[in-house]
Amino acid sequence: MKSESLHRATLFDRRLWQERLQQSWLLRNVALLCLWLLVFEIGWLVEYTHHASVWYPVAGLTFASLLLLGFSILPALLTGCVLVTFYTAQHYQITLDELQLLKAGLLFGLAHILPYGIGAIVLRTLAKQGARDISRIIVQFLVIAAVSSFCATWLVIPTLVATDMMSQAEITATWLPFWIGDMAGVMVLAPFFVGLLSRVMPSALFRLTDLAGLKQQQFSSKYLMKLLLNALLLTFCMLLAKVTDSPNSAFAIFFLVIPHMWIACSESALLNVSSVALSSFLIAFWVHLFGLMDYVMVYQFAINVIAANTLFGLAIPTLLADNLQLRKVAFTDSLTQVASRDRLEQRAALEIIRSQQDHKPLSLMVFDIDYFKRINDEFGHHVGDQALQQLARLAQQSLRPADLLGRFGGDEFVVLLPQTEIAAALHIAERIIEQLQQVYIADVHQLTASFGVAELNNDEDYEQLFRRADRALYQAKLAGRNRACLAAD
Ligand SMILES: Nc1nc2c(ncn2[C@@H]2O[C@H](COP(=O)(O)OP(=O)(O)OP(=O)(O)O)[C@@H](O)[C@H]2O)c(=O)[nH]1
Repeated sequence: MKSESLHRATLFDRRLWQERLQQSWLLRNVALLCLWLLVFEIGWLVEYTHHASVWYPVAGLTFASLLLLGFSILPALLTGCVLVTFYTAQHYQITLDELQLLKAGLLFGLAHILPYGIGAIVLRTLAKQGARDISRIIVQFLVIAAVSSFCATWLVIPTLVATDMMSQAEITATWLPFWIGDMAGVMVLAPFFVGLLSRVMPSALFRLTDLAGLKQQQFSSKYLMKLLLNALLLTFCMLLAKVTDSPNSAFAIFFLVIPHMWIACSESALLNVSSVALSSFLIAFWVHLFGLMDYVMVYQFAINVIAANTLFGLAIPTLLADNLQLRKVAFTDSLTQVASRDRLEQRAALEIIRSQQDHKPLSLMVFDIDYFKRINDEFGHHVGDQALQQLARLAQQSLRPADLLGRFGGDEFVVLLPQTEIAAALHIAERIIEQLQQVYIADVHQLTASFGVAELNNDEDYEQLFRRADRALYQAKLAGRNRACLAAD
């Protein structure tokens, strides 16, 4: 029993596999070859004209693996190309001897790999220069996907003709669907394969984690629900095309942009590109099953448009996260973690309007540490900072969630107390003063603070209210400190 669970742990231990794949060049090539052949097989599902498929998924895998692993993966890719050449010859009943097929396979392999290899190097270089600007990398990727698939098309087709795998007459009808199919393979699936391969080979040449904001996110039931809705909409649109048998209804597939943008706005990068990969697979599967070959061009363009849209959508969570971070920085005092002066003023303006509209009291408390300069001078700024943090923490504990504690500047703090009369505000100030009696700086100096408390008068603004509370604080200082004074009306 014990050895069985040990065995299982070894078999599914991702870190162990990561190490093995990283250390063994052979294992890496064999694993990639198996995946490449499996993905190629899926592409056959949607072949609709000789040598052209709705989408050519291996192009995406070729690009992704060259991006992550460089030309060290060449043996796997070349072997894959040779094997599929043998397979294709059988499929199209091309009668070439084995040596001719081997030559055709190798030439096809080089023509297929070279443009994607160069595209991958260019993208890697550009990404290193501008890793903080994800939308720029996405544009660069889309352009590289279009150009490298175009070059691959115009290298592979003449190679197929030269090696008697394809007739000259087929070129005109084949090159466009060939190109769009390859481009769909790269645009739609390369991002997914990059995410997938990065999980098993994290220290590859191109790291997703180097790109700003592309954090991994856990798979959740919410994501699953979105995927399911997306799959249902996709199936409905394709069923519509089948039932009505009209090219117009095939265009309904563009509705998929909606759920994909929803996923793009709310989920992480990897979950996003996985959803596009899944949609493209489902489209290919239903095209095959429902016999929708007449509309494949519509589906081919739709897959590309949806993938490009979703990739741009990847920048949205990054922007939202940056925005949240900036708000946090702008609205929080970095030393004490209480509200910043800006946030305090914004909220005060709002609370004053509320208080005047609802005829509810609003009080303001201003307080500052006594002889803080001495603490700094005697114990150093670091201890002074700790005193500020301690006071902020202690004051926060005495307040309700609706109250807002903020740092006005230096050692001066402000508390906004909605729906609070001056007597209650004074009581809170006295409670804080009492609790401060237990706080000693460097175990010797007792921390004290003085408070000024004011209640909002009719037609008063924040400036006036603050000035009255600040004057009361000054009175508390004059009266001997370590106390609270009420503001005059
Ligand atoms: N450690 C630390 N000191 C600060 C910070 N901001 C301002 N100060 C210092 O806080 C002191 C403020 O002193 P004052 O409020 O003028 O006077 P005080 O010594 O507190 O005297 P009273 O307020 O009259 O009791 C100055 O010495 C500032 O340099 C800060 O973020 N950290």
